[in-house]
Formats: sequence, C-alpha cells, structure tokens
Amino acid sequence: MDTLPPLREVIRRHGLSASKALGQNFLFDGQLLARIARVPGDLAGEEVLEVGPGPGGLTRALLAAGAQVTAIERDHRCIPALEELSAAYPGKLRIIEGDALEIDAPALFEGRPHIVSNLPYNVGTALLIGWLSSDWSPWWQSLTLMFQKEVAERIVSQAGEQAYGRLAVLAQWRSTARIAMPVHRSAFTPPPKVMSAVVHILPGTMPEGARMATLERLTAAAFGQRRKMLRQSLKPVAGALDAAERIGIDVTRRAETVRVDEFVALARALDAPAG
Ligand SMILES: C[S@@+](CC[C@H](N)C(=O)[O-])C[C@H]1O[C@@H](n2cnc3c(N)ncnc32)[C@H](O)[C@@H]1O
Repeated sequence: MDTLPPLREVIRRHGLSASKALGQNFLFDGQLLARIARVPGDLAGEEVLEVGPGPGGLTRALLAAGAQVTAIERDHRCIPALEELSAAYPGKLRIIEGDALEIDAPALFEGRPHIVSNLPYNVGTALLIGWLSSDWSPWWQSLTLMFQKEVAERIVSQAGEQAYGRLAVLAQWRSTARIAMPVHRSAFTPPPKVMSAVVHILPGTMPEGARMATLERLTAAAFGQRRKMLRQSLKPVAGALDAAERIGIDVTRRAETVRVDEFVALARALDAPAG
C-alpha cells in the first residue's frame, strides 16, 4: 500500500481544475482504477505506457500493480503532482511532458509495453488508429483504453450490427477487441455527458497477403457510402469490383453486411495479381 494523500487533496493542493479544452475528466475511485489496471492481466514487472495521466489516478493503480510506467502528459500543470508520485515509487515512473500525437512512443521502449489509458476523448481515436497501423507484430503487447461507450461499441461491433463500420474492421482484422467493463459517467469529475467503456485489444496474427493501406482504402470507400451497394460504393477503388467477383463477394450487398474476414479477403485479392 502506498501512503500517498487522497487524489482529491492532490488536485486541490496543485490547483488542478479540469480543463475542457484538454478533454480532462478525472477518475478518483481507487477500486475502479484498480479494476482498470487489472484488465491487461498481471502487470508486475511489466512496462506500461499511459497517455494522459492527468493528476495520476490511473498511474497510481498501475504502479500499485507493480508496473514500470512511462506517462505522457500534455498539461504542464499536472507535472508536479506526477513528480510527487514518482518520488513515492522511485525508478518506476518516467514522466514525459508533451503531446502523445507527436511523440515517437515506440522509440521510448526496448521491450513491448502494455498501453493503458483513460484517453482524452478528442485524441483517443487518432491514437488508436496509429497504434493499430503499426508494423506487425506491433510494438505494444495490449491496449486497455477508455472510450465513450458509443465509440467502444463501434470498435468491437460485428457485421450487421448498427455500430459496425470502418473502425471495427481496422480494429479487428488482426486483433481481438472486447469491452472489458462499462464505466458510468458519474465516476468522472466532472462527469461527461455520455457513458464510457474500457476496451481491451490484443494483437493477433497478421493475415497473409493483406495490407493495412489497402484495407483502409476499401473501408473508406465502402463505409463512406454505407447504405449503397458495393457495386456503387467500391467503384472509386480501381480493381475492387473485379476482386470482389473473383472471390465471390456479392456486390449487391452493403458494406455493413460484409464481415471483417471478407474485407481482409477482398484486400488480399485486390493486391494479388489477377490470375
Ligand atoms: C480524460 S483525462 C484522464 C486523466 C487521468 N488519466 C484519469 O483517469 O483521471 C485525459 C488526460 O489526457 C491529457 N491529454 C489530452 N490530450 C493529450 C495529448 N495529446 N497528449 C498527452 N496527454 C493529453 C489531458 O491533459 C488529461 O490529463
């Protein structure tokens, strides 16, 4: 057990009022934070990247779980509170002040970290797409990320479900994604307007012969006009309709009915020379 002061006291002492512009909604419930820190599994001795630690609530839970944490925080005001935490866990917390969208995170690690983050909503999806676009196997071991519930549902949804779209395909074509736990809006200070959920993503094997760039082009076109039949929506992607025909995907279907594995097969066929 650490002997750190309660988080609310830390916030008060450092004058850390939540900034809307930085997407700040803080978590104070120690039990909830400990549950989030357990989602990736046993973190004892594991390296963890945390983006947006804020005053350090989740960071505390990760350190208490025995992780070696690298935390990237953009808000200069939070750094003194994080430095106090670092002093309580000597050698276990590396603090990097900066914008996670601009920092070369893989270069910070020799091994493969878990990424655990209560992400700022406004940058969360951009960071996720970047992490999913990594070379494969990726430089990270797992992703445990807080999202608005609606975004979390888009990440884990299946073909035919309302939330199914581009994000589901990009998140699932070589990973497994699940909702680990819902988080009620009242758990945050200040409470956001919407509910949240923690998503857990584990990398899987890379399907042979399929490329992320091709999948991105196909899903952008197909879901750009999701209510249209593929024969219309895929027209702008040269060769896509021929490729669909070659592998037996009916082009009168709409994108929202095409499963992740079918998009992968289509990407593979599009890149393969027609024989
Ligand atoms: C939703 S708050 C979560 C804070 C804390 N992790 C918690 O659970 O209480 C998001 C945090 O991300 C930080 N942040 C926002 N944009 C960022 C960026 N581009 N890079 C790094 N940190 C960022 C904010 O300053 C804020 O501290």
